Amino acid sequence: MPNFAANLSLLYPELPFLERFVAAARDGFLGVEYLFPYSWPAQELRDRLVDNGLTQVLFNLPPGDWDAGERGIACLPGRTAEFEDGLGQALEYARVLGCRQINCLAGLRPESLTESEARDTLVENLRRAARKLAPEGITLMVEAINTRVDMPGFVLDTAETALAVIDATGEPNIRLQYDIYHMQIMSGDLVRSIERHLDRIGHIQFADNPGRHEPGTGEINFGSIFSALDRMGYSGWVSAEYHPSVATPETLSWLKSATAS
Ligand SMILES: O=C(O)C(=O)[C@@H](O)CO
Ligand SMILES: [Mg+2]
Repeated sequence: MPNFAANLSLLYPELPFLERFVAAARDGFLGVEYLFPYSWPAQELRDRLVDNGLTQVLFNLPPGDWDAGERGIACLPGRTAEFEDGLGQALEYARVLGCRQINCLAGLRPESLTESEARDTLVENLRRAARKLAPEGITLMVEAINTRVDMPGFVLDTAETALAVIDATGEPNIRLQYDIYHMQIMSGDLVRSIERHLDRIGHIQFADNPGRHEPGTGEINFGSIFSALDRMGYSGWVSAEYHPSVATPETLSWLKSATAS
């Protein structure tokens, strides 16, 4: 069975954020991730992890002005100083939380920026970030996000475009964050695609499609994918990053089935 984590930004929306840790542990999750830790003191988050025996699996670098629609600043040439500051802040949180993986959101490309300007800036920022994180034993993740439904304009939209950027950095501690939901929308053929990129994948997330809800609400055969991950020997985390269609504990039959098998 894969090591399952709960994304606390999306799961348990029925609870205040800090109460989601105990709920996730009670429901059988071993790890948690969330989009951003920065609104809470790191020590407070650490206490929740320790009290509930949970591993902090991942969080994102600061994304710019999220409420204004920004989805990362790593591809934006005028924002490199801000990127650097955000990296420093993320590193401080990662140290306190014992977190070994940080995701870098590549960002949306404004029309004023050419594709190659955005790509060059992204590669340079990723390279700098990876070099800063390497001595701390932290792996930098890069995620491809679907541009058809959720994030039109996001600069990395397939596993292949993300891997090409990772390759261009030449840094060994950058890996692909493979989100099954986004990849189903952009390319499908999930098991073969995961198998093809297995040695480059550092982290997996999932939701069913369409709707981005729990497994069983859409078209993806999760039983088959989770078995395939075991068969391939995938040893990383697999994180539930979906919008529960009902109260979260009622959406976890996939976890019970995976635990039973
Ligand atoms: O949207 C996703 O998928 C994520 O993993 C987030 O971290 C970025 O929005
Ligand atoms: Mg994701």
